[in-house]
Amino acid sequence: MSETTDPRDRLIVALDVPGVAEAEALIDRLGDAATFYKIGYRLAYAGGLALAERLVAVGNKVFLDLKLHDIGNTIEEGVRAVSGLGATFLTVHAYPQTMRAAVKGRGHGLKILAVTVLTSYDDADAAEAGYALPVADLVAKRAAQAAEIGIDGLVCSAAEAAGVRRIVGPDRLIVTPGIRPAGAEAGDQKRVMTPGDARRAGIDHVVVGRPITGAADPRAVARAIVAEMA
Ligand SMILES: O=C(O)c1cc(=O)[nH]c(=O)n1[C@@H]1O[C@H](COP(=O)(O)O)[C@@H](O)[C@H]1O
Repeated sequence: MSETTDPRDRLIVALDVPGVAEAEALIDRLGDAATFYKIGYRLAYAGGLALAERLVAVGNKVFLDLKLHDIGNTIEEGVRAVSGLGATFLTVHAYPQTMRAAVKGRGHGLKILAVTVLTSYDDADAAEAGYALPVADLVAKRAAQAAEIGIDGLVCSAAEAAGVRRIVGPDRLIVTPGIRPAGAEAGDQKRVMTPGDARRAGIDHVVVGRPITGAADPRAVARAIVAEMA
């Protein structure tokens, strides 16, 4: 596991809000409780890429969660274009062609994270999508392929983190959504874990959206999550 220097960096706040004004209001309310923000395609399509550049300019870290998946040439050139924005992380889906192309296009310190199996999937969902393997086995297979290809980190649920760590070794990042403080609503997430259990399982970063975006006091929730992972 690679250690981040600031414990707040372990928490990545998902800015899953409709637009830049709402994102900026949330960032203001979080204050110094958060340092690392995830911009998904909902916000990216609504001015979020310019927001990403502004956040980076004032010293924050940004995870661009664009979940790219396409033919190799389109991925390589797309990742090359994203590399100029100053983000720390970019997601692609963990398909071998896609991952190889993303590694070719990566530049300017951008790290590529491969999304193994979405945390809203359980074994029945994977079967419905045509996969013969249970989720844990599919995550393990994709983690091994990602490491072989030279991907910087994996997105998986914290439930698979210890197994993924054994496969990918200490130097690749493990980033886990599907995080719920004790008592929080799971919503559509099916593979969930608390921040403390995730940390003990060896993750580098957790991604948290609704437990923070929907909180009466987002700053207090963010601080509690960071403290739980200390
Ligand atoms: O790539 C991601 O960030 C991601 C992968 C995954 O497997 N599951 C997952 O929930 N995410 C993202 O992580 C965030 C989780 O949000 P909450 O469920 O509201 O905490 C959302 O922005 C999702 O798009």
